[in-house]
Amino acid sequence: METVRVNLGARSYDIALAHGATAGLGAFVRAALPKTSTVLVVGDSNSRPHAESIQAALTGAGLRAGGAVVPAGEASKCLDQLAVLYDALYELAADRSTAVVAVGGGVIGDLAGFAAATYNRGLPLVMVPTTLLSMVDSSVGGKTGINHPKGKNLIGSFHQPAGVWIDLAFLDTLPAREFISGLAEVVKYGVILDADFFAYLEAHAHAVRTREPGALLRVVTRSCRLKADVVEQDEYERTGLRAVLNYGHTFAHAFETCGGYGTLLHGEAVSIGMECAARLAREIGLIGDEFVSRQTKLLDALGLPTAPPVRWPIDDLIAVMRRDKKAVGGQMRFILPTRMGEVKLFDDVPEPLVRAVLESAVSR
Ligand SMILES: O=C(O)C(=O)C[C@@H](O)[C@H](O)[C@H](O)COP(=O)(O)O
Ligand SMILES: [Zn+2]
Repeated sequence: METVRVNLGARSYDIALAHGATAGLGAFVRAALPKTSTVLVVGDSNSRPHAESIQAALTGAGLRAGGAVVPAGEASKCLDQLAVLYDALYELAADRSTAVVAVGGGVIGDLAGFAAATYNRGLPLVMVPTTLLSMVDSSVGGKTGINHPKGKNLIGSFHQPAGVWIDLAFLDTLPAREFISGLAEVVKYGVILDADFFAYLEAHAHAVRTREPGALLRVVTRSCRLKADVVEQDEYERTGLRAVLNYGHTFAHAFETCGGYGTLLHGEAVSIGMECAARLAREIGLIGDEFVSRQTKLLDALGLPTAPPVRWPIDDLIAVMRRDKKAVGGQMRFILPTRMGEVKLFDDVPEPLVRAVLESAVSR
């Protein structure tokens, strides 16, 4: 078992990496939350079998464990499904020691995490990510929330988990599309923070894509460490450092929003968004052709998309991007690469350049 520690003072926690060891989860939860005797295990229609076995394991560890299931998919990050979780917590007679255990991908982590952040003004949260994307990104760092029909993640809070339990065995049965989607956030870490990691992914793209266990352990552990390092320095995205994790996301959120949260998986949108961001950086003169083609080649090799599947109107995409959480006074802000392993925040990108990049993306 490997452990990645997230050092946040009183809110510090462990990310435990196991393989096929659900039985250990009870002890992990008990150690992280000694005052907790009741938990609500939240899953979706995809993660339901995992959620049920985790509920049974926690019951076996002496905890009173209730369950709640929402429909799978990004559309569940909404007020209606949040209300379902509030009702389940009420039915369970949750008090402030009751923990929410989120078993699933990014949607479940964000939704159940936000329910935990807000019910009774805050309940402890344990993340049990079952998809690659949630293992390497969304279960770590405390961002929780739901979507507004006009903007992704517009309603949310920072609420750190008390622990993250990553069972890599869940990846064995993860559908290919979901698995590949998660690789986009992995590539992101290489581009924004770690040129050596990017080179490792280039050299081991086949092993990663075919889920070779050694490659997966390395990819998940390194991604968690890189993300934890950023979160430790800028937990609440105040200094601008944490914003680097948003590379590709200004574009991605516009694609997801204009697609009605049903066309693209988040990682697919991030992959297309990173392609757009790299092209934008090239337009501005921050990087050259070689950077763009290196990134495109890796995304291709991993099976990720680099062009939007739908010709969404550019005006609609721009309107969403202007309301991105990073925007100030309607002025779009972008995280752009300056060289491999390094990105910076830019708030003075001329709109015609953004339009040109979007135009070429939707025409591909
Ligand atoms: O943890 C972060 O910080 C990130 O930006 C990670 C992103 O990959 C993730 O998609 C996050 O939910 C985006 O956050 P948002 O604040 O841009 O909605
Ligand atoms: Zn993301």
